[in-house]
Amino acid sequence: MTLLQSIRGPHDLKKLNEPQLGELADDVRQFLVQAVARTGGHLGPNLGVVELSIALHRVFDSPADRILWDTGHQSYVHKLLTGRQDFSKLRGKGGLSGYPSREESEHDVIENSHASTVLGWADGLAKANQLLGRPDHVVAVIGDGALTGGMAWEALNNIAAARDRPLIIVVNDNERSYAPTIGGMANHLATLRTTDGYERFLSWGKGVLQQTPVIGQPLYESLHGAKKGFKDAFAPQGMFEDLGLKYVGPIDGHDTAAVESALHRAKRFHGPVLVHCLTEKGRGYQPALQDEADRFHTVGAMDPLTCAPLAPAAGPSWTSVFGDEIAAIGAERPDVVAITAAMLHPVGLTKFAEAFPDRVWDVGIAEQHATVSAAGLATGGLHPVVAVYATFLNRAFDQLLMDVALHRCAVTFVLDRAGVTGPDGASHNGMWDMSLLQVVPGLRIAAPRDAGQLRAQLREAVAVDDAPTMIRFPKESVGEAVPAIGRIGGMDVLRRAPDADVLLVAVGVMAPVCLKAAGLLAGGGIRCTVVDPRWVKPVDEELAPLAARHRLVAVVEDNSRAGGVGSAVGQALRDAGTDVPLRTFGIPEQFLAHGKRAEVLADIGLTPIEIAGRISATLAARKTADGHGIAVGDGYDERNALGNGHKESGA
Ligand SMILES: Cc1ncc(C[n+]2csc(CCOP(=O)(O)OP(=O)(O)O)c2C)c(N)n1
Ligand SMILES: CC(=O)[C@@H](O)[C@H](O)COP(=O)(O)O
Ligand SMILES: [Mg+2]
Repeated sequence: MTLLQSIRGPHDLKKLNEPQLGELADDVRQFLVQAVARTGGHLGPNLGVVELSIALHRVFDSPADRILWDTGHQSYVHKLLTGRQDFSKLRGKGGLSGYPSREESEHDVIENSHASTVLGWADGLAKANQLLGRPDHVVAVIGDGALTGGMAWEALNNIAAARDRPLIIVVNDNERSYAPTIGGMANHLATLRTTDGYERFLSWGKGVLQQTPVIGQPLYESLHGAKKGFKDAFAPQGMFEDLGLKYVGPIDGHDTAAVESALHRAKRFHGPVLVHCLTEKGRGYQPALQDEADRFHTVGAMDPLTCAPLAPAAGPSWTSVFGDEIAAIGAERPDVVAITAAMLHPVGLTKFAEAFPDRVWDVGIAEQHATVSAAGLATGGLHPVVAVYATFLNRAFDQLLMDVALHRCAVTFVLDRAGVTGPDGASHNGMWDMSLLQVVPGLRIAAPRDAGQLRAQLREAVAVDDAPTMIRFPKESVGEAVPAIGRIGGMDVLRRAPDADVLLVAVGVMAPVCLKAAGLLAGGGIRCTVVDPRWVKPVDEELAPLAARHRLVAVVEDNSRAGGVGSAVGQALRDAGTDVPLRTFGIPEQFLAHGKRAEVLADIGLTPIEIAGRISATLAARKTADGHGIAVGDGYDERNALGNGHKESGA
């Protein structure tokens, strides 16, 4: 049994001596590399917080003392130390979440994996402790990247004002988000880090002098006094102290004893205090492949020695198709510029940035600023492309509505990871964009069904110069091309049938699913027309008249059912006085548990057999109701399709 395996909870940590702490850190690193290489996950961030996590749980008494993690992707070590060491199904269905989870442990608080929220949580918890007279500590761990997010500064503004309210902020400064962290904040942290160089020199000098007989110690003591004066006089006091926070640091975040000492100092301080820890993302992992691009921020399942993927990708990703096309557009359109929120490579802007370095900006983890600055860029005569993950655009809704759309700015939003993403759990699914953004006047939304459509719709979007546009696509490999056999209005016809009963509206990547469902229904005598609307907002004017020629309309989307495309289609049918019944298929109004995308889609009924089953059941029910519905043909087993006792649901 390793020392790590003997740790059942934080209480076991407090008994360890210094050599054992070093052994434990080694055990943890070996465990992380092996376990995360098997499942995929956030290897780099967690290798960077091994000593920090150990020190936190030795100095504080979780769960009474709250230890909070910003974004939470770096909480694997915290999990290992709080009784969760089975990583065999990490981020997989039924396994540990890749983020804190209240269901898993009383030591976990924030499940939201959206960055820059931890200081807000800490401010609230500290106020509650103070008002309710609880002596417990609140400790918020925030990365240097997350510190570039606006919400962190809203919280700091409040925290710094309450000089009498204890709250400990630990800045986990590894100088990186994915890539090196940008901006004035990062530069300021670097200034504080150079103080570290000065400190190291002095501690070297201390060692030398203290070993010098007779004159060494007295000389050291007089210099030490001078040092304090020198540091106060010349070393940067730092913005944090100017704000009103006590600043402790910079501390070597891989020296457990040093971190513990700093945390004990912070614990004794009766007010807000910031401990600045210097760490290294990916520390201790030196595989054959030095992937400097993001220091193993997120890795897929891989060989830990060579970093070779265990399961090669099924084909090019949607991201890579976007990346190639936007670079091509950039060569043709000098007015096209790009913005990323600290995720240049993950959102596919690498090629564009290499070709046009002056036309791309990384604004930090600041989607709201990305959106407003895009309004400025557009007003200044450029056409900005804001590339973010769908779920992260949620926080920039007001900026999109009131800064971009109100001024009819020609901004194109490209939302990667739209729909069910899967392993990253509830807060990473891009399932709300087509609901939230339905209400934005003038915004046009496209959902491509394959690579060819992504390329075409991206070009159509950047050609719009008097309104914002948005394109969204999922996290998976781009499937086969889905050819159109005709066009009605702006909609591509993918399947047609004489005297069809059902109009299946396939939104984006749901097209192949809908074509398969139509095939199943045909086997049961139910004839379907399948269309891909391409641009889902505004609803195509030809959709209502087309619907009127069918007995049932079904809309299928990889987005929340609530307020999604299905709802917009319903509104359009009502406005046109078309009373054809409508069934909408989408993601139910739930926070989805983590698991593979395909598993989650199956669980929520977004599969051909489930969709066909519900359509046939709806028609059968109408047959009962009005006598001329369609019985389910024997080419199709409804009982099996509806699964074991699935009650009618809107999925
Ligand atoms: C609002 C938001 N935007 C983007 C992301 C994607 N993301 C996850 S971790 C990360 C980098 C975080 O950097 P930092 O806070 O320094 O933590 P580190 O990974 O360095 O430990 C980003 C951009 C996110 N989680 N939330
Ligand atoms: C924690 C976070 O928000 C990102 O690192 C995210 O986990 C990346 O997900 P992808 O693997 O889909 O790029
Ligand atoms: Mg960082």
